[in-house]
Amino acid sequence: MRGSKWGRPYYGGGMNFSDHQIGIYAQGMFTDQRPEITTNLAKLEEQAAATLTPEALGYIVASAGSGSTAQANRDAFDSWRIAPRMLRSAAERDHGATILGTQAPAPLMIAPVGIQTLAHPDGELATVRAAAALGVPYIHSTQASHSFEQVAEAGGDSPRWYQLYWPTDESVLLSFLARAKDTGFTTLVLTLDTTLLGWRPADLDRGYLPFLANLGIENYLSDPAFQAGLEQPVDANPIAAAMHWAQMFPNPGLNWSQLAFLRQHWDGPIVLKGICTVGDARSALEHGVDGIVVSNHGGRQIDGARASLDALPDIVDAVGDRLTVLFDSGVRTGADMAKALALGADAVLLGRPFLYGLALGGQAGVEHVLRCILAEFDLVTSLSGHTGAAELGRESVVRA
Ligand SMILES: Cc1cc2nc3c(=O)[nH]c(=O)nc-3n(C[C@H](O)[C@H](O)[C@H](O)COP(=O)(O)O)c2cc1C
Ligand SMILES: O=C(O)C(=O)c1ccccc1
Repeated sequence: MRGSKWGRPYYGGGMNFSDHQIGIYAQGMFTDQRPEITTNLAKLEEQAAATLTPEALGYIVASAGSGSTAQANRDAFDSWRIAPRMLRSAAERDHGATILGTQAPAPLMIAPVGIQTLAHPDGELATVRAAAALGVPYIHSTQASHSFEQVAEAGGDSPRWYQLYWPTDESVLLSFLARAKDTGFTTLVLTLDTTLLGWRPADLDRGYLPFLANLGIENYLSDPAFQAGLEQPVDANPIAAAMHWAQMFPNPGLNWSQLAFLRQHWDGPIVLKGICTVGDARSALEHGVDGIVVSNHGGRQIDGARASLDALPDIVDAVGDRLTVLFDSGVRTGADMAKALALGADAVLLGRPFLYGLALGGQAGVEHVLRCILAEFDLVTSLSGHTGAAELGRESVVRA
């Protein structure tokens, strides 16, 4: 990737993604200090599990019901194999991507994840700083433990999108949109698949709902429109504040006709997250949105839903030439990222793996995970004969 425009900003001194690998070897050889966090991305969960409380672990790792959809997400990745091509001059590489006007060093973004203080006290602030250090776009969850304003301050002028959970209180909705815009979040991601929380036995068996301890509702608690609906200030009655949130979060009545309202009140790109069928992808197109995220929420919502990766190729065939198609659910490694891109995703959202990095090392831990995945992606794509992410296509993979 000599001369790559993306090389310098991410590692300083002209280092490139795969130089990270050399750096890790050098660390071990010359200082006898091996990385404290594993480079085996598939093993991160195991390592992180040891640092988390049972409640946090249950909330983060566990999925809906029996976990069959989370498992299906992984099985779907294993059902595709990379078909490497040789002798194709891959010395100069550029994985740079522009995703709905947002520039990124590679087609990778940080998925919106709520309550990141469950993983580490610095929560979203550590994550957005890590994302900023590498130029990876960050998506701020409505259910974050830090507010729009705090995340914007920590992230500086780094690329940031906002993920909306549509509250049933319209004044709060409008206030969220205004605050997101004022604090520099450029694209709106509306999540469709979590109008109600899924059936999650790991939390139910513990009677664990973090929001009741006012965790993960900082955007609300800091919101003037939300506060106006409380009889007492948040500090005077935190439980009443949590209950007020619990009344406006569930929104199973949400429907396609409401998207026009969003368009009226948001002037940037709009992306719908949680699309799993060709029919809904076509509806998204008809309703004039700019992009979709093919996702089953990491298997956390409908136990028994199909694997997100299995839904991807048909959706790309149906709308990929007219909509930006993003993907998540089950991505664990740089090779997984390559497979999803080969099957037509324009970019991939990273979910649980960055949270494991956060749990293991705060900002440095998230940076480690991002560097590892980007380095592995660079190695896998170049070793298989590609000079950039944009060259990946259906011919790059075969059914196992
Ligand atoms: C702990 C946790 C919290 C999440 N919170 C949100 C959220 O607030 N908003 C959202 O749209 N998706 C949320 N997600 C889903 C992620 O954005 C993403 O779809 C999912 O993690 C992808 O699956 P993966 O973890 O298997 O990669 C959450 C996921 C996890 C693990
Ligand atoms: O846990 C989740 O997956 C999620 O999306 C969520 C929903 C509501 C509050 C916090 C997180």
